[in-house]
This record gives sequence, structure tokens and C-alpha cells, in this order.
Amino acid sequence: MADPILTSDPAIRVSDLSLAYPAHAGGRAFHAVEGVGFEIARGEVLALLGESGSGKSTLTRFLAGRARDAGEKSARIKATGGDASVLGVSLRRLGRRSYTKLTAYVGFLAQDSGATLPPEKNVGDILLEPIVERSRNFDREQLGERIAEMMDIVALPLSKLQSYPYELSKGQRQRVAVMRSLILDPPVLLADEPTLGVDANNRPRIVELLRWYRERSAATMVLISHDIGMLEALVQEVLVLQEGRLIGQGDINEIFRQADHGYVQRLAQALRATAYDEIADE
Ligand SMILES: Nc1ncnc2c1ncn2[C@@H]1O[C@H](COP(=O)(O)OP(=O)(O)OP(=O)(O)O)[C@@H](O)[C@H]1O
Repeated sequence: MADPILTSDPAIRVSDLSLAYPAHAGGRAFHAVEGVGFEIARGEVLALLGESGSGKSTLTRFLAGRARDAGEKSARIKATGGDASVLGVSLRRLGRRSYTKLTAYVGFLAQDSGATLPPEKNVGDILLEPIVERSRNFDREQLGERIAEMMDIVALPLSKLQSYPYELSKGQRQRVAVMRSLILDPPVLLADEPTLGVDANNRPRIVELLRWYRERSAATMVLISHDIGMLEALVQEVLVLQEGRLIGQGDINEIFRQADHGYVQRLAQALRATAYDEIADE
């Protein structure tokens, strides 16, 4: 059983990876990702782009080691070809003990995490949950300071620590979910649409939190996001997926300038129409 190696470089290595959902209701297995390969250097921040259904969430959940996390069997992801490793741990056959070890170092923000916070816990307990699950001995004072700093960055008053998810707005719940994904100080973070459902005024606060985290931890990050503010503030390299295949990869400016693929061109145009010019013209 391999233990995670925190100094692994590249931190994430994917080779010829294919992923499928199991056959159900008499149908066939669905191949969501096919023959994808890339590496992410230690400390790099990469964005995964692509239209809806292109395989971004599937790939990200697999890389986070959470392929089998979904309760229903039909939502479990199976590697049908190739392999991927994160912090030197192969994900192809991740046993229970390796899973427990790896997920302590790999933060994961699933899509729409704000909507699935445990309803019976208050925000304080929700934030502490990942730590309490793993250890009873932690420095409460130090952790309290870190939580207070994060709450300040995302503009949530400390009084909200006593609130339950139903008492928060959708955007506030999402901010809590993003904070929770950082609570174990993960050297690798995979985040699926961190600003989804958050209003325009508060989106920059999530970007700021991730930037703060990156500055203090030099974490390797994979972000699924088409949020221009997020891309501009954090991302160097992008991967573009279409129908489960990798169709573009490179520096964010280069890829949109040289795009010879119809989809990448349309995506670049859509981003430029917002504020992408600010990056492209630098
Ligand atoms: N449990 C499942 N069973 C079968 N197919 C699935 C399952 N979950 C997702 N898929 C399919 O896998 C493909 C990739 O889905 P995925 O959610 O990874 O795409 P995505 O790029 O993240 O899309 P979005 O941007 O809408 O989240 C889609 O065609 C989707 O319908």
C-alpha cells in the first residue's frame, strides 16, 4: 500500500485514462472520459474547461479519489483503461486504507457542495467535521484563528458559526462548503465550480479565499470554472475537454489565441465577451 508522497512532482499524473459509469436499467456502461493524459506540476493551478457533459466532473471526482463515494452504485466511476496517480498514489485500485490516507491530503469540493451540507449541524461543526472525523487531538486555538481568518475573507460574520444550513442563503452555504474543503490544509485541492450559485458580489470573495489559500500553502489545484475572475486570479494552464476527450491544453492566453478547434474558439469568444480581453491583452 503506497502512502501519499507530499513532495511528488508532478503532483498529478494521468495517462491514457478512460472512465465509465456502470451499465444500468439494461443499458450499456457509459464512457464519460476516454484516453486522457496530462501532468500537473507540484504547486500549479490548472483549470478544466468544456461544455456541459464533457466529463469535467467525472475526471475531477476520480482524481480526488472519490470515484466510489456516490451512494448509488450507478454513480460510481470505474477506470476502464490507463491510470492516474495523485501524490504518487495510483487511483486505479484504491483500497480503503489508501483511500483514507489519500483523502486526508486531497481536498475536494464537489459540484454544488453548498446544497449538500449536513442539515443537522451548525456551521462551526460543519467546518470542523473533516478534522474531527480523523483526529480528536487538534490545536483548537490555532484552528479557530484560521477559521476566523477565512470567515473574514469570505465576509461571513462569526455569528454565522452558530447557524444551520437552512438559515443561510445559497451563496453563504457555498462559501461554507469552500472553507470546509480547505480545513485539512490539503496540498492538493480539486474544486468543481466553486463559485456556482454565488451572486456576482460574493464570487470575488471565494476567488480571494482560494488565492489566500494558495499563497499560504502553495497547493496544487484543479479548478472547474468558467468564472473569468477565478481564471484571471489563479490559473496558468488550462485543459479543454469535449465529449470525454482532451481537445486543448496549454497556457491560458496561448490556448485561446491559437485555438484551431471550433469549441475552443466559441469558448474563448464567450469569455472575451465578458472580461477575457483583460487577460488576453496583457
Ligand atoms: N451516474 C451516471 N451514470 C451514467 N452517466 C453519467 C452519470 N453521471 C454522469 N454521467 C454522464 O457522463 C458524462 C460526463 O458528465 P460530467 O458530469 O462529468 O460532465 P461535466 O463536464 O462535468 O458537465 P457539467 O458541466 O454539466 O457538470 C455526461 O454525458 C453525463 O450524462
